[in-house]
Amino acid sequence: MTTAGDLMVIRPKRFELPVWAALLGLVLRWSWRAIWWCLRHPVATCTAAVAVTLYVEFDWWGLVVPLVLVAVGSALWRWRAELSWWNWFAGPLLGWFRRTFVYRRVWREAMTLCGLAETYDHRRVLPELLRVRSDQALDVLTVRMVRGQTPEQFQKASANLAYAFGRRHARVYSERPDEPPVRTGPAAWLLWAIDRVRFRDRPTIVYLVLVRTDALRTVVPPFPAQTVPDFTALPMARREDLRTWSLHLLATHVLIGGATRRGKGSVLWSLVRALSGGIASGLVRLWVIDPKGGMEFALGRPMFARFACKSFEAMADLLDEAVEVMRERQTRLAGTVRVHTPTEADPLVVVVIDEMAALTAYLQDVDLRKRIAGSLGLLLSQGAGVGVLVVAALQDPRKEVLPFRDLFPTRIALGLTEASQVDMVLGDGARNRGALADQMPRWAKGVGYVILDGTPEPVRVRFSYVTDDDIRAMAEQYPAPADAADILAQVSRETATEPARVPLPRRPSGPLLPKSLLNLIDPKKGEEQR
Ligand SMILES: Nc1ncnc2c1ncn2[C@@H]1O[C@H](COP(=O)(O)OP(=O)(O)OP(=O)(O)O)[C@@H](O)[C@H]1O
Repeated sequence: MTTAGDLMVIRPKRFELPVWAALLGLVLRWSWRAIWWCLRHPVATCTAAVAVTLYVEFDWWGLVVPLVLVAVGSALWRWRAELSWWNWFAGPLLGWFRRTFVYRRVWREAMTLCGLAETYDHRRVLPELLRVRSDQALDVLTVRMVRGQTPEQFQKASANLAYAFGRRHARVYSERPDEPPVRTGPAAWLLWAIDRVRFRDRPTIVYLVLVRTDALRTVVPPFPAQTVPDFTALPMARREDLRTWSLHLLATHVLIGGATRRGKGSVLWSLVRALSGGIASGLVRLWVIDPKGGMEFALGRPMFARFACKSFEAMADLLDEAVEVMRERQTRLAGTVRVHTPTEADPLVVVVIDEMAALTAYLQDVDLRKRIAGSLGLLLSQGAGVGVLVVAALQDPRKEVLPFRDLFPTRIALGLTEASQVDMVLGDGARNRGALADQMPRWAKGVGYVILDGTPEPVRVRFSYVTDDDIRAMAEQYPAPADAADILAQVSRETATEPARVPLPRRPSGPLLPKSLLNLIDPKKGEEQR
């Protein structure tokens, strides 16, 4: 039975806050927020304070005159030193503007729809947008990941992120995409110390790079030929951030994968141009194999020490000779150096092969194919250290077509036809890290992905376009020396026998037994002594 006590509801006495105290609390809270905002945005706060003071003191003129002065100063600065103008003035300003009015506006929506928002304790937790830095072409967003997330999750969603922010290309870097600058001068030690903090390892941060203006849409003109090529930095292509991508060609072989008509020729010719000064001086010898009957390379014939384009027999001979050069160098350099340094007497030999599959897969003559495969295998596995390098282009990167794919340390992927081919050319996981070489638009001839030294994330570049007229002019200006083909004669002259074993100095070794015991064992000795 229900009693009166059961129906009684007991409520604790509520504390009634006076209205004035609630208002005071709100005012304090908002004031603290405003102060905190000002502390976090000192530049904006100071600018606003100065603007208000000038307006109060001089009316509208107080605002117009400084604005005009800043605009004129900025134009002059840009005219005299555009790079520093972007670094110190326009970049941060544009970055702040885009952070406030572009990215923050859609941040929650973009993160949620790209699958990067997490739920914890019944609350949505989003990656935090810390900073945006812009330059002529890119926006670099510094993002703090949600606890438990990894850069791979962002890399997988990079295409979604690009389209979420209204762009076509985005790339995600787990470390700062730019490199620490080289500091010189009296204040170098201080700047170096600052750089150490700026470039410290921050595992909770990812860098999302969005391509605002695609610098690769326009054709890249050929780079000026260097009189003495720097083999550690041969200028070949333009990067998305408008910097030059240079190839490191010491002790490495280069593989270029790209579907037909995607511009493999422009990669090879960009390389020839970068080496042209060395070709003329005899520092580099180009040995070129063009299985397409000379369609691609015949124009530049005067620059090549060796050229084979018609007979597969001649191509196999050329590769055999390259192996001979390699063997001779191995014997001569063994025990003296680890990596060969090119000199005019002992030049860098670069074997350039256009359409490699014609030699390794499509060749009908099985014996010849095996011979070529044997020489190529030797060159690729042993030639890099002694300065006999292979630079090869091919359309189909499958293992059946190119069994030595993994022996190329440097890889370049131009437009490809299938997603799986991207990892075949650039290595496992490259497509997931943003190398969408299978999604190249039709205009993107000579555009490709490369892996930079030291960073796992691929970089998108456009190779310079060397026209037929440029090639003719180059061949006239930088022909190979008359005796360039003579390297084998040099080899047979110098071929050394196996290096002799240098006798190591021996320590005089004394008997392990005491003399008295030795005498006992050797009775003759004992008798002599007696
Ligand atoms: N870097 C570049 N910039 C602009 N256009 C280019 C570039 N490279 C190539 N092209 C254009 O693309 C066309 C095809 O280039 P190319 O012949 O080099 O391709 P490929 O991949 O070598 O073709 P194939 O597979 O037939 O050998 C060229 O005629 C040229 O017009």
